[in-house]
Amino acid sequence: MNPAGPALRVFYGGTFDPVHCGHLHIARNARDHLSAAIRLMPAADPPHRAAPGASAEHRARMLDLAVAGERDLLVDRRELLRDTPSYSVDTLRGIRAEYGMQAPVALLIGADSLAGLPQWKDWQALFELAHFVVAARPGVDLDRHLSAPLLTMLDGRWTDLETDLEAAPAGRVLCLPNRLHPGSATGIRERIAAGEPWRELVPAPVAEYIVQHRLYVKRPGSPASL
Ligand SMILES: Nc1ncnc2c1ncn2[C@@H]1O[C@H](COP(=O)(O)OP(=O)(O)OP(=O)(O)O)[C@@H](O)[C@H]1O
Ligand SMILES: O=C(O)c1ccc[n+]([C@@H]2O[C@H](COP(=O)([O-])O)[C@@H](O)[C@H]2O)c1
Repeated sequence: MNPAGPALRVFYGGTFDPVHCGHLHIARNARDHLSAAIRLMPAADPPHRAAPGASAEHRARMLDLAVAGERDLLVDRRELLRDTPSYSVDTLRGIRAEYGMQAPVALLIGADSLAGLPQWKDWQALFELAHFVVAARPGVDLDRHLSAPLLTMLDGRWTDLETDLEAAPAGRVLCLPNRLHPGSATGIRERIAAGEPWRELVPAPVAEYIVQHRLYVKRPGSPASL
């Protein structure tokens, strides 16, 4: 962190349905690598995918439990507090209205999200609004999975230096040097529904919450998976 420069604000958006150990692994890695607080930001109404298995309030409360006691990991409910879809470009415009156009802002995303960026609303505009910090994810090879328009957009933006993210408000892309983590919310929902072991894949208080509220159980009468 550059003590003289403006602090980098890092937002980590996701459906978090549910938050899992892979999310925490990446958030901690980004916090330590960037020396910045990480704001985990649950999507209220993800416009780009099927309806989540748990309500926005359940997903946000699981995030509260996951980050309790974690240094510099915060939950940011801004996408729950508006009644429009959780498009990232709209969220970032709100963040800019709050912090101004000169504040360094970054979005933390997984490599699969980076590969899908050209499907996001107004995706080119995102590079004027934020930096991207990209976490490696099993099964996604950035050398093979990025489309031509995305590669063109990324040209000249890559950096290995976290200080570059503080030196400009937006537009740079940094790959986190994170160990791969197999965590997957889809995998966890499928295991719960199938009655397979899943508890060790989420933080312990989140597992308790899922059991208490009987989340992701296909047949409410079935106790086997919990
Ligand atoms: N194990 C992981 N490694 C790297 N990035 C991850 C990992 N799990 C999630 N992410 C990233 O975190 C962000 C939020 O992920 P999300 O809440 O969709 O979880 P998910 O496990 O990908 O869920 P689902 O399986 O429901 O799509 C996304 O940018 C995603 O790429
Ligand atoms: O703005 C969009 O069009 C858009 C499309 C796909 C994903 N996103 C955001 O990317 C983040 C990760 O999404 P997901 O589906 O992997 O949980 C989350 O904050 C989403 O709101 C945003």
